Amino acid sequence: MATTSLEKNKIKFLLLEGIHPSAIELLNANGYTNVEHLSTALSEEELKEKIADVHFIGIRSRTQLTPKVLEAANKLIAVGCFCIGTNQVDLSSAQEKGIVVFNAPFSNTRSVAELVLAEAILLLRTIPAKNMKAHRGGWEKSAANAYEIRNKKIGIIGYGNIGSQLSVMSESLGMEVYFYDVVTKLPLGNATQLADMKSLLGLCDIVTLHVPETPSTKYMIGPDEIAAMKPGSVLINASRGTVVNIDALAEALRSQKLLGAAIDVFPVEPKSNTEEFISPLRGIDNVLLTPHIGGSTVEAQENIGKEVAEKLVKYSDNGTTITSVNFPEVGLPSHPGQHRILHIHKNIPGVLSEINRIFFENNINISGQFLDTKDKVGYVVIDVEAEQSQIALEKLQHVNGTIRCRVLY
Ligand SMILES: NC(=O)c1ccc[n+]([C@@H]2O[C@H](COP(=O)([O-])OP(=O)(O)OC[C@H]3O[C@@H](n4cnc5c(N)ncnc54)[C@H](O)[C@@H]3O)[C@@H](O)[C@H]2O)c1
Ligand SMILES: O=C(O)[C@H](O)COP(=O)(O)O
Repeated sequence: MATTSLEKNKIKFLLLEGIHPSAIELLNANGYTNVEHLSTALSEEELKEKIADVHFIGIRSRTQLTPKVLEAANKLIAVGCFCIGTNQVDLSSAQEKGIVVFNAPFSNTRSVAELVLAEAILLLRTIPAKNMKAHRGGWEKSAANAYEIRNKKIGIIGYGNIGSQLSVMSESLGMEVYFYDVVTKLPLGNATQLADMKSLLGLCDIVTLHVPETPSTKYMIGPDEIAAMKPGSVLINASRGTVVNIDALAEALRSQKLLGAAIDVFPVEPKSNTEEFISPLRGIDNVLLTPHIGGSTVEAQENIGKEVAEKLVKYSDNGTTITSVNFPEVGLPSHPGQHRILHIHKNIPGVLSEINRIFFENNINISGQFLDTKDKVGYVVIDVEAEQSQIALEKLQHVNGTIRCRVLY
């Protein structure tokens, strides 16, 4: 597919799931005024129809960009995940179609860490059950099963941007921090990395999960892992719903093997705020249930809106792919007075030499060239004099392995 970039007001953005207005403000301020903004996610069928004439899409964690949806996305140039997780996008299909995917890896991490700390305090005081009892007219004034978090052991599974931040905050409240991660990480403060998850489960009073959704994390906390947890400890999950076997957790809460749990994410979540939330955990007093709001604070959402919109603008204006999660990362200077050709191709030998042969044979001078590859895709950016870009575009789309070729001016 070979195209020349459109007028900015013809480039269509579709923003779903109530993305913060800060994104629209930033897009408009940069000349992108063709922005449709919906407050909900869309079903696969609705999305297939709607995405057909969209150039950029913005989503959060509920929208599933499946291979079928991406198949219908013939004009789609890039996806902005206005959140951290990107498991809702088929990244490999997107890469094969030359669609760049961005996310916001930092903006809501503090919000999640704060929520988890608050939950740890509430759970060790058995507040969820006392609160439920009071709502029913009960009164449980008792110190039984109520503990300070000071000097308690917190076990963090997944020591990335959220886990490591939580580590520092927990230590400042006087807790001992242990963590388990598949990668060897620099322990912050006095934290200790443990070599296996089972040792952490048997040692810690609070276990909290901060891993991405991947095949290796699917149901990583099941009946055996819950059995290995310290009796009377608590479990917090604000990562992804597929990480914990919910039936096993419900059983451990009912039997009081665990003192409590706080769960923000579920294997199946309602698609909108009007759909019923169904879960085996409903009605169990010692569990705090929250509707996937770990990152839902005013501060985080406003920052995410700006951060991801800025990445989409930079890619559209300039071809910059820095921090993309599925594409070669190329940071590019601006190209005043020049046309910029973006050539996305299969990562096979010989493409660059064929491109350069075309420039040589057609006497087209290259004033700047950048190349990088990732997995199955290669990305070459070439700056040329304005009057030579059309002939170059015409020739480059026939290079063996070409996925997409566009010119920015
Ligand atoms: N509840 C919410 O609203 C909310 C908000 C933000 C993020 N999240 C979820 O939290 C996850 C973590 O966020 P982050 O910013 O800390 O991500 P991150 O990528 O910075 O850290 C993830 C860590 O998990 C580790 N890891 C991966 N697989 C593992 C495994 N099998 N066992 C142990 N460790 C493993 C990685 O090595 C990494 O250190 C996100 O992927 C997202 O799904 C949820
Ligand atoms: O991945 C994330 O950042 C969180 O799960 C938050 O997702 P949300 O934007 O749908 O709340």
